[in-house]
Amino acid sequence: MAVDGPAGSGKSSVSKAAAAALGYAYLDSGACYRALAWSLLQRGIDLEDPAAAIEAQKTFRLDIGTEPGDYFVRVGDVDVTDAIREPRVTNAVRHISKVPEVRAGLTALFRRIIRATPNPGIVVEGRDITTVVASDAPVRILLTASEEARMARRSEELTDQSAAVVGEQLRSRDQADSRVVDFMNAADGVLTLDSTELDFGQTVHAVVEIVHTQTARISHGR
Ligand SMILES: Nc1ncnc2c1ncn2[C@@H]1O[C@H](COP(=O)(O)OP(=O)(O)O)[C@@H](O)[C@H]1O
Ligand SMILES: Nc1ccn([C@@H]2O[C@H](COP(=O)(O)OP(=O)(O)O)[C@@H](O)[C@H]2O)c(=O)n1
Repeated sequence: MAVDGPAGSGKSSVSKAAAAALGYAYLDSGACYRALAWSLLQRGIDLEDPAAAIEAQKTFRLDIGTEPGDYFVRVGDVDVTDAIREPRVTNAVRHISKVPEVRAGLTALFRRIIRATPNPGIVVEGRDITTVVASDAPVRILLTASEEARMARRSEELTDQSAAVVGEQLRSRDQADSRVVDFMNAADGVLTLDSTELDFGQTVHAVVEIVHTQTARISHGR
């Protein structure tokens, strides 16, 4: 199943918990974009040079855990699970995620991972999963929450940064990202789940219920 949404809507945490509840695998596509940005920063490559990013992507070796209980991100032999969450990486990703060739390369990688998954299903989350990467997924959800709720959730996580700074960074990143793909409006056939008034457990429950309802409908041919 495919889940998209803006930063702080709960995509990663909710998708991982829903995958665990369903016995599905879980793919954090944003972590792959982050890992590529980390790798370019590490190699001293100018992220604002698309040709350099495309060239460097050819030798980018990524390993990502798709079991909800065993999540990790590695680039070559280096574990970057925590490093890719650092603000310097978060702020750098937008330069590469707007490059169509980079997106095509990562989309191909996501599709290989989806095909190779041994679980009965996989929850894939990001910005363009419902529309591009897995537009044929049996269940597609746009997870939203008010800007206020999303900022409050993020600043609770990033306790070393002020709420104002977190809020401004989140807003500017969403703006940059939404110029590349539209994840603010649900495409045809995509269900919108607004988590503003739901707590974490209620949101996970709602996602699991949607999967049960949609898959029952499909197996009954409706
Ligand atoms: N419905 C919810 N209610 C309250 N907190 C939530 C909810 N959904 C997610 N969170 C919390 O908000 C934070 C950000 O969620 P995250 O999954 O990182 O969002 P995203 O991947 O969309 O950026 C996490 O700490 C998560 O536990
Ligand atoms: N499918 C995706 C996923 C992420 N991204 C990019 O990767 C960045 C990080 O994604 P993320 O999902 O880890 O970000 P959060 O919403 O969790 O903060 C986004 O800001 C986008 O620029 C993308 O372009 N397409």
